[in-house]
Amino acid sequence: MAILTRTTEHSEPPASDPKPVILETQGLTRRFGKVTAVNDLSISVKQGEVFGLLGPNGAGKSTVIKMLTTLLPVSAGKAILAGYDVTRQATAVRRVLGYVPQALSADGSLTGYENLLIFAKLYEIPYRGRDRRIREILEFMGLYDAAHRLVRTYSGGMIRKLEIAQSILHQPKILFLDEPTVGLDPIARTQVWNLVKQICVEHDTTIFLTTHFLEEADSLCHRVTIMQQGTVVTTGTPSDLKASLGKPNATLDDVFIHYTGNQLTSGVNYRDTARTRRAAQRLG
Ligand SMILES: Nc1ncnc2c1ncn2[C@@H]1O[C@H](COP(=O)(O)OP(=O)(O)OP(=O)(O)O)[C@@H](O)[C@H]1O
Repeated sequence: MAILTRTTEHSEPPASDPKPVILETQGLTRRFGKVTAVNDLSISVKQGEVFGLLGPNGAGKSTVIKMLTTLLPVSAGKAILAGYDVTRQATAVRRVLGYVPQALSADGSLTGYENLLIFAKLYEIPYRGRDRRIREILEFMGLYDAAHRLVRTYSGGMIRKLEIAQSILHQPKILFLDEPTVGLDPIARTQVWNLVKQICVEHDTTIFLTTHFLEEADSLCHRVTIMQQGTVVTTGTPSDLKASLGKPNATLDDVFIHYTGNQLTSGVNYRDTARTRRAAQRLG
């Protein structure tokens, strides 16, 4: 049974949207010795919003996600997620979030079903409903027919879908995706983005993502924040940011270059390829 069935075009939420704030940070800071990876980050994200964190390599995006998912202690400031303090109520915070890290989080020596079963147990999904929930998710992700194949035989896109499936088994309020489409071919990338849209629209799940694909950030995100060397340089809806440049047909790439002086590659580069191959090796 499919739990999510529509592919929905994304539109910006109406100005009068009364949705509550689900994530708020104030002065969030993380230092590694003398390096300030994230400096005084204050952001607010609403329920059901797709929020994109953009920035060149080393800007601090992954460090932000690691702090918000309780994997890394904060050096200063605070973050409240679904009403829980990330530092003082870490266990409660972990229950309401899903996280797909950059690194591989599926086990290649197990089947898709077995990987999901492990996560179902981790999330304490009651034994009675477990099988049904796993089947629902497999169907939604388009992985039903591959459920009993070893994950090492999956394509990169299938693995990424499985990892997203793992992270939403427990129906989190907010889903963190750290470069979810890196290393995927254009078809797999589009499939992943469509799934992300569906998760957001059908379940009102907040999506907090990082990406280097600005075209996708433009079509997916209600709002984006651009960081540079740990500091926020601008925040807004993609359309407002593009309009603020005051030049016709401006793209989010233009916005990015304007604020950071950096050009991002929109194709699969050497770094992505190396990362994908490392992942493939580990799976094999
Ligand atoms: N564990 C660590 N120890 C020391 N320095 C770190 C650590 N993790 C991150 N940093 C530093 O913090 C800064 C931000 O890194 P981070 O990985 O958050 O950037 P990013 O924007 O996610 O980059 P990328 O796009 O390459 O993934 C970098 O200067 C990085 O070298």
